[in-house]
Amino acid sequence: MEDIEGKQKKPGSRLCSICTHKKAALKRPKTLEQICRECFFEVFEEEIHKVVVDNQLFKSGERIAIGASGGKDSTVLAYVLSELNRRHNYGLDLFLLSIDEGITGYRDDSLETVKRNEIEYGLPLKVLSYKDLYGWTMDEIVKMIGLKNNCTFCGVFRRQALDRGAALLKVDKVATGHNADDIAETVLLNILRGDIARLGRCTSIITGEDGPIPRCKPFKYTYEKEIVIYPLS
Ligand SMILES: Nc1ncnc2c1ncn2[C@@H]1O[C@H](COP(=O)(O)OP(=O)(O)OP(=O)(O)O)[C@@H](O)[C@H]1O
Repeated sequence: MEDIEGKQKKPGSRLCSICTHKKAALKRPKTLEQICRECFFEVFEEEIHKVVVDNQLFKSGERIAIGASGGKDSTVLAYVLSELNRRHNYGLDLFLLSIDEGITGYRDDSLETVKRNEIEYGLPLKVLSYKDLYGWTMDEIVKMIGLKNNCTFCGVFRRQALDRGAALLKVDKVATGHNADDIAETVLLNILRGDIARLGRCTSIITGEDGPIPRCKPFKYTYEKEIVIYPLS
């Protein structure tokens, strides 16, 4: 940390700029404010609550599947949404929905994380595999077609698998862990590709309202760095 004259200050020697009585423990990536752990938790969670409310992401009584990959974004999303659902009485039935692409050494590890989340957060889990849905694992597909374009196949299959899983769970919406950095990346990609149609759509917080199941991104305004810090704080 640096003071106004640029001199190095010991971390924690400043007071939190929000509560003004605890020592600051971190510099918030989104606002550069120096704040304590407790205030970071609170502003992180309550900003997501504001996004949910302002954008009317959910309605009371809805069944919501959280696309759970076992990665940091969807793991934090599952925790925060279940907390906010309780704290603010959203009245939602939350589920974890995981797609097992059949990628040895990658998805099998992260599925273990999702199974732990099922127990820790008390959210029912549904796992659907490419093998069951399509008769092929991603490893088998790569053996057939090679590595070229395999991400395109996988992306299309996963999108459809999430829709199939959502239909099986009879949910009203799927929430994914896409964050502000992911969205910025997609904007740049669509500019470079000159894909004007996607460029217009890719920043929407709710998509697919005309398709089988709408999707929403409660982390649309959440910085990736803060999602990383949150479980460590
Ligand atoms: N196999 C999967 N099963 C269920 N949902 C998934 C799966 N893969 C991705 N998703 C959903 O799509 C979002 C974006 O996925 P992406 O592959 O870009 O990973 P990411 O940005 O690293 O997110 P995460 O840290 O949650 O893996 C995830 O946060 C999750 O909600």
